[in-house]
Amino acid sequence: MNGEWYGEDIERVVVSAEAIQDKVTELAERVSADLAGSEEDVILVGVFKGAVMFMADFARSLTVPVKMEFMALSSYGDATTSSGTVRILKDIDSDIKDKNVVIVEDIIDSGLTLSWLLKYLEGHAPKSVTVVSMLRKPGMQHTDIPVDYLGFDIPNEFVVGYGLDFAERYRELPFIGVLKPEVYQD
Ligand SMILES: O=P(O)(O)OC[C@H]1O[C@H](OP(=O)(O)OP(=O)(O)O)[C@H](O)[C@@H]1O
Ligand code: HPA
Ligand SMILES: [Mg+2]
Repeated sequence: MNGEWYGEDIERVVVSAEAIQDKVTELAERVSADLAGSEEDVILVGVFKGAVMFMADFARSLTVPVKMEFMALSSYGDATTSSGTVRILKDIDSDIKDKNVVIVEDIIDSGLTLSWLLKYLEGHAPKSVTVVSMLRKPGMQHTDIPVDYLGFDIPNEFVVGYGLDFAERYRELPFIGVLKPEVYQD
């Protein structure tokens, strides 16, 4: 397993690097098929920082032309539970009016970030908005959130890796794993 340098901090691997890459290919094939022949521009909106790895891998696996936008949103900070407030650290740069928008997320946990983002982007009058997320946890508080393309449903535990952080660490791990509680509990 790549990532032994964090062996002390990781309790177990939840999704292996290989399973992630297989899922990226599968999701990209499905999205490409659904978007093929689209007359309007397709805009991927990557939700950073967490979606950095997924966005890069997913975009390279697509077989349809896209444009890319990046938003940076933050609600967790250095904590393992949501602050309940979504902050925009970086907004999209171009007009998405009448465009087909595909939100690329790493995880839907409480659902707050995605429900906020859907409302925010809808305010820019896109032609369509679909959502692709690598992970989803159970018990989403915002249950009416549509997830068009989902990688994995995972247990309700704090995970890191493949873009996901705890206090900005562990994003570079190629797999998704559960952090030992003693790492984040004092
Ligand atoms: O469904 P929710 O409970 O809203 O959680 C999901 C969001 O939380 C994380 O972002 P975070 O605020 O940690 O910012 P980051 O991506 O910069 O790590 C994650 O990357 C998602 O964007
Ligand atoms: O389980 C998680 N890990 C890291 N970041 C997160 N943001 C929401 N849920 C998580
Ligand atoms: Mg985070």
